[in-house]
Amino acid sequence: MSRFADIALPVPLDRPFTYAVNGVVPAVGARVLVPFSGQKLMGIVVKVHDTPPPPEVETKPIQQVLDADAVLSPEQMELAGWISSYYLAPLGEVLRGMLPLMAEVRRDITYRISETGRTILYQGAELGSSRRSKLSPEDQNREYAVLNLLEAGDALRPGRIRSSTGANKALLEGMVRKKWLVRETVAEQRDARRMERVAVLVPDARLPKLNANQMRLLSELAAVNGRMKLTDLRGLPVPQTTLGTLVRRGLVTIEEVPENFHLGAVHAPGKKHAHEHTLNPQQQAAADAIIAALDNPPEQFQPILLYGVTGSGKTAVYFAAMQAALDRGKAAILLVPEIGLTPAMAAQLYAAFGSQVALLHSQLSPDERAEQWHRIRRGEAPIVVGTRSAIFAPAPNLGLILVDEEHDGSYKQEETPRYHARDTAIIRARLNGAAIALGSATPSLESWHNAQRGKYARVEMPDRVSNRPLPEVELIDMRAEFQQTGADQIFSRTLIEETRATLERGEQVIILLNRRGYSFVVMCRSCGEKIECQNCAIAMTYHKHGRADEMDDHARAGQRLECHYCGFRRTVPQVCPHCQSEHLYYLGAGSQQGEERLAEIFPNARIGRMDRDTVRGRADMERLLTRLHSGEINLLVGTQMIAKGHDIHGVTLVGVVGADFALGLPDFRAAERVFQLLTQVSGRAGRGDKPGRVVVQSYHPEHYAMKFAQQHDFHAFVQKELQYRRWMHYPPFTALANLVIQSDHLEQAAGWAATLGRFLEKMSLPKVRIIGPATAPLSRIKRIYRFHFVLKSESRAALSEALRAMLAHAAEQQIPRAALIADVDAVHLM
Ligand SMILES: Nc1ncnc2c1ncn2[C@@H]1O[C@H](COP(=O)(O)OP(=O)(O)OP(=O)(O)O)[C@@H](O)[C@H]1O
Ligand SMILES: [Zn+2]
Repeated sequence: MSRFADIALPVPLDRPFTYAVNGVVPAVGARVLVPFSGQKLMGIVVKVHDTPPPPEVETKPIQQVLDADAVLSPEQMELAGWISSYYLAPLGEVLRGMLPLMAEVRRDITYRISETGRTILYQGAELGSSRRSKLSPEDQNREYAVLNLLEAGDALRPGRIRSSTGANKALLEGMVRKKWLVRETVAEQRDARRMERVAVLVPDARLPKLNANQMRLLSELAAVNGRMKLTDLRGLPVPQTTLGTLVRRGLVTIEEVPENFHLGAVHAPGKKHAHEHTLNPQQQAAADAIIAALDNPPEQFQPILLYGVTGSGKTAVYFAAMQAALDRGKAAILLVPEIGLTPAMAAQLYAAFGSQVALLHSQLSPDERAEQWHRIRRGEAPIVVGTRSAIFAPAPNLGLILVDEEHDGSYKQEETPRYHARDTAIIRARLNGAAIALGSATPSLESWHNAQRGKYARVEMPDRVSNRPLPEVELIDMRAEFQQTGADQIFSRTLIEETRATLERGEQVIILLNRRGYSFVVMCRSCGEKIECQNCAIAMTYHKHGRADEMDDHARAGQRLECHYCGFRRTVPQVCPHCQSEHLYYLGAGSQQGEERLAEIFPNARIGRMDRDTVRGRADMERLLTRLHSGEINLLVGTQMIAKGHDIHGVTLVGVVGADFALGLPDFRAAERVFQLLTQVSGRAGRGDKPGRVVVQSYHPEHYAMKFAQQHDFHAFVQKELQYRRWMHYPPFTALANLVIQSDHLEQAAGWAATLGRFLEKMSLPKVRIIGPATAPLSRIKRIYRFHFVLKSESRAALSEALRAMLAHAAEQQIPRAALIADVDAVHLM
């Protein structure tokens, strides 16, 4: 019998810890509770063995084994090991991110009133005037309020008590010491399933003779795309029994879906769902390629890159592939960048696969996440759809992984473990012997390069569905526009005229202004200083009074300056904080100003705005999309959110304002990002029966990213950009890592950066290029000063070794681990 177990713990230390087995030998991949520096931590067993640790080390026993069997499969453990070593992240932290089951063992603390507490409460008045109390009068009042709140006898959590009375934990603990309160710990067993039932119209059912109520119900259902929540259905003036009759006669089915998923709303009436299309030859060929990979033996593993232009119908291809996986008794995972931004995708998935779908998105509570996790693990939901971390879904018999919009930056996690979900997906597919396809209209250079050198297979869908043309793109040189008009206007004459004509034809317009707020720079004309955030080296953005349809706290916040990095807000100064001059100047138009200006130019337009001030979550997004689909909004202005996969058939004109601003950023991916954004936003035009047009305003119209986006020439763009990357030794030709050194003291951060710089110089690694130390482009964020190194190498092993050596040296030099961020394959170098 093994006497020891190595446990990975969620602490920032790069090694497992050995504990003594206590009774049952836990399985590798099971959860255990162990003591760790005075706390009880949940960890995962990575190894059981008989090798005693050195005698001077005190080995504590495992406190509790939580799972009889492994909750993580050997493949998942292997995947975690890969992430840990590739991204230099502690295994325990990787595993914590993989396993959303913390909620299940969360021990909740609650407080309950004691008999003494009641006595005190009933003596009431005396408490407040107690001379002997060391507490301030406010805290004495809070204590009284707490007793009052708990008087009914319920045990409440500290958060709840605090929100009603303002009492913090210290105060509550003081009351426990005085024996006025009793503290209790409860390990709650949670049942987190929150599903709701939906009535679904059976398509193409032969209609028998129906009575008036049955007709009524069916037509109500048909009017909302054939899906309605049972709770809404009950509101209709038909008897409760009608639905049951329709179900028995096979005209309606009942499905269970996660609660609050508004279905149909985001889909235009009459528009077909993805699975209802007959694939055209181009789509069929793509689907066949993926389906063939499903049946490939593991030795022939090869990821597929699906390059399909905007509107080529990639969604329908994914659906066909997922259906093929199901037909083979296998599960599929579809990764999407942000479900909240593309609710139509989720709605179509439910339409196609019903209750077989598990949805993992950022707005789930920990309990809901855990419940979805169990459903998937039990095999009840073989279609898993989700954002980044859904790549860890415990789908048994995984046969297929699809990564939609594979170029999207949100697949990179910007905190430890800093994994890239697309690259992790490739590794997982290989470990599981699953097929994998990456889809995009603008593939990343990394993936394109992998396809070029034969590591991936490439499938192209160069045409839009139904012979629809790609939109014609016109580039407007804003320098010439300024010379001709002598005025600094947000919108060019061409864009205004095209917008007018489009609205007059009864069609819809989308305009991208990729900054939120009103003005993104406030500058003093007298001293030239910009107003910066007090916490960050970032210009603050001016926001005007919010409108009624903006999110509540924004509307309440009124006009203000806001930092878009840390959220810090301040009132709008009347004079320059540096020189007291009154000549403050507001530069750079954000989406809020764009909307205001458009309302002046087009007083009759029905304008909507889509940015993080008007869209906070899925529900806001759905509301806005519904108004777009119905035509209630005919002019939409917004940030890059508007470029994300939306399929609104009435949009025939797209305007782009200030997207080339990003070309000036100190980041080697700037051109790639601008090309992607232009292509994606242009792709929103002309997706219906009428062809689309795009007007792009630019101060760099000669830049190749602009030119090739105008010509829809992805191949030419990648060729040129790859050349540049090769010359400059950037990815995909080198492996790259960004090492950030941070501290809340400037001298300390600078000193540590210098220490590491000297170390690297001394090491003189022949295979690794090192740029730095330098101040990071964002030199201060949230009061933390930042320096960085960029490390590049043609050899990934050499890069990894250099990083490890650096981390080891930092540890020797007493530089805390938390002061260092090693970002392997960094997406941003800021
Ligand atoms: N075979 C088909 N025939 C006709 N229409 C189709 C077909 N397949 C898909 N469509 C429709 O084409 C439109 C575009 O499809 P989809 O949204 O999947 O495009 P996409 O390739 O994902 O584009 P993007 O990259 O811009 O998001 C949708 O309205 C979809 O319903
Ligand atoms: Zn800030």
